[in-house]
Amino acid sequence: MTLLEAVDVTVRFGGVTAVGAASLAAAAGQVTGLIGPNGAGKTTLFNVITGLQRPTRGTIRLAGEDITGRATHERARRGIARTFQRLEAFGSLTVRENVLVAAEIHRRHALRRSRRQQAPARVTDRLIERVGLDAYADRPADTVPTGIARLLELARALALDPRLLLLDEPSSGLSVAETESFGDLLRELAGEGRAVLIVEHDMDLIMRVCDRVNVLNFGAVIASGTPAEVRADAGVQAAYLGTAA
Ligand SMILES: Nc1ncnc2c1ncn2[C@@H]1O[C@H](COP(=O)(O)OP(=O)(O)OP(=O)(O)O)[C@@H](O)[C@H]1O
Repeated sequence: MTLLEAVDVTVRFGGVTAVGAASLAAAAGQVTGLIGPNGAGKTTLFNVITGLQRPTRGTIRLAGEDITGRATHERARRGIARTFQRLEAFGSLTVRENVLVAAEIHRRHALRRSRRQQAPARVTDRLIERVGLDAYADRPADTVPTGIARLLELARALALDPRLLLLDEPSSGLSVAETESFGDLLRELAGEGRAVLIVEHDMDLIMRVCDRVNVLNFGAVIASGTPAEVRADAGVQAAYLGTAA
């Protein structure tokens, strides 16, 4: 089922068209990739989906509902969570405390409170283990390596139990082994019925975990398809993969 639809999204900053009539979809139960050269408009499109950037034109729909005019916190309450390229954790709090804050916020603001919802401390412990943060749980967030801080961002986003998870370059700073288990985790998250939309420069990871991939170039979607289809596309080769992979 299609959960997210971005339809004909255009964003202009003065004379610069950062995103030009771009459309893409992300389905529940799938990992969808968004790739493209630097400056292609990937982060701007993420910002439009989460409500940080108002589009010049276009529509964002979540489960069929037009959320284009909704504020960021309203979208979060509808099940959208994201991580940022720039790290956003509270530096002086420990890794565990950072996740706990997110779990507490979710508990307070979730639109529908399920009877099975677990206590924030329990949710936190489970996520720390699941994302692989055990060894760092008691360290202040600003003392952990960048890759680990990105996993912390992911744990904080998961504390919101999102239907749609947006990840902006989540694997940068991870070792090869960490990237491998990170990819497995993404597949698991999709297996739980979530829609995962990922911006990533690591092509091996994208090709391994994505069900579908969208390629942005100068703000336009130049290809969408399975990883194999996108990899074989001559336009994509010329614009991106020929130099990046
Ligand atoms: N607030 C802004 N004001 C003016 N121009 C902007 C603004 N934000 C982004 N841009 C421009 O819009 C274009 C798209 O930028 P964006 O950051 O979305 O690309 P990106 O694909 O995420 O790049 P990267 O891979 O380097 O993160 C770029 O030309 C950028 O300079």
